[in-house]
Amino acid sequence: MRKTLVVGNWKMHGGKAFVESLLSDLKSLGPWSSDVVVCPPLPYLAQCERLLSGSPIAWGSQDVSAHNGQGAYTGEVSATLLKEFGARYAIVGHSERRTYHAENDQLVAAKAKAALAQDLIPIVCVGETRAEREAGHTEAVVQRQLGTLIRNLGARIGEVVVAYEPVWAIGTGLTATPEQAQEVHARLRQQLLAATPAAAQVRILYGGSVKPENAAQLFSQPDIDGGLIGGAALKAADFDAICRAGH
Ligand SMILES: O=C[C@H](O)COP(=O)(O)O
Repeated sequence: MRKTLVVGNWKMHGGKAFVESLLSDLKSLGPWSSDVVVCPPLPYLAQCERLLSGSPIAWGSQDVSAHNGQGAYTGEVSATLLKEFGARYAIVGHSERRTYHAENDQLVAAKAKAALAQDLIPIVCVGETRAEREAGHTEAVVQRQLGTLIRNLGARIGEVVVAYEPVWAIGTGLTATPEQAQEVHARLRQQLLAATPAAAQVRILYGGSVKPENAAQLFSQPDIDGGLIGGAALKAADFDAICRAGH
């Protein structure tokens, strides 16, 4: 059985005092049966390393450069640099990066590859917009996104985490029903399994308005292996309750 993974994506929220207080609250609330990760804005990565080392909470970044090592890439942060701060995960291809920073499937795959090259686990986001769902294109969109990743990663596809985030459910309070999400997750699983039997172990997270009230029902679906949490990850009590909903 795949262990539940709950990832808090803080997006562009922070503040030194806020981070200190949120992490000390979380540390006092854990441990959980789920694996738990927080992804702060980069300036707080060192603070996470200081406060979370030795705790059951892992940390990661919200993005990673497609370039590894060091170099003249203004504004970019490589997996090599992230590793120095103890990061274990990197979210790539979040719909906010795809929308506001014009990231395409090819760049997302290159970022995932760069993360894996440094043994950072990429959490690769896929998902359709509301217009794409209404036009009946959900399956085609997520299969295209995942297909590019599979072609680029080869056998290493078995080492990623996939996050299905319907764009229309992010930060809107609209959640895909557990059945709607499970249907997409099962298709993603089939696509992964066609590439490698190791995909049976790949964790496929659901993201989009996950709250303490709906987490247990979502996580009880056979192919939903946890959540990528936005807003609710900023409140210790809510994030704790979501982590407790896992197995
Ligand atoms: O990365 C997290 C997702 O975009 C979900 O955000 P949300 O829980 O605020 O809807």
